[in-house]
This record gives sequence, structure tokens and C-alpha cells, in this order.
Amino acid sequence: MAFSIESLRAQHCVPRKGKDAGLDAAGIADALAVLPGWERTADGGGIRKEFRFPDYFRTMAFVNAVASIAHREDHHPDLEVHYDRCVVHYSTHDVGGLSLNDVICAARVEDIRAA
Ligand SMILES: C[C@H](O)[C@H](O)[C@H]1CNC2=NC(N)=NC(=O)C2=N1
Repeated sequence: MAFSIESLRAQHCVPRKGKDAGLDAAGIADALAVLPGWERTADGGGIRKEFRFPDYFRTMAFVNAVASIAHREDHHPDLEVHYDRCVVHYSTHDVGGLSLNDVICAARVEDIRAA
């Protein structure tokens, strides 16, 4: 399966449950190839990216935009919030690893940065 960031942005999350709903290693690699700066977590079960900002206010504006995506897509990242940076971490609890939902949301977070 080959991805483009546009094809990811054109999709919305749907409930995905169970191991068979996960992305395989090739799918994960294809998706990461179109998501600049995103990487697999050390345990391989998620993807993460650190976003840097000039100050706390701008960091929180980003956090709120990510929260809005989470609410709209019903798919929720773990966030590490610091004064001038936020680490976004996506995984799909219901599949015990990565699913298409994670890369769809990562593509939407990239849109925030483009705005
Ligand atoms: C029904 C609903 O889609 C599920 O409970 C969603 C909610 N948000 C979620 N967020 C994340 N990160 N993983 C999930 O498996 C998940 N499941």
C-alpha cells in the first residue's frame, strides 16, 4: 500500500479493533515516508514527533488544535507538553499498535503546522 499525505488527509478515522485492523511493517514504513519528522517509538508500538515553538502560548495553541482533531476524529494522542515544545504520540489502543487512524491523524497535525 502506497500513501501520499493528500490521501491520508482525505480520510477520516473509523473504529478499528483487533490485531487484523493494524498496519503491517510495510504499511507503517510507507506512511512514515510521507510524514516528515515522524518516527516509530522505541517499542515500535506507536509513532511520535516533537514540535517546537517560541513560547508557551504558541505551544498551547498547537495543543488545542491537536485536541480539536482528536475530538473530531475520535482518536486520541498522548501529549507531552513543555514550555516550548510538544511531543505528539499516536497509537491505537484498540489494535495494540499502529493503525491507519494514527497516520491519518498525524497527517492532520501536519496541516496545523502548514497553517
Ligand atoms: C469507539 C472509539 O472509536 C474508540 O474508543 C477510540 C477512541 N479513541 C482512541 N484513541 C486511540 N489513540 N486509540 C484507540 O484505540 C481509540 N479508540
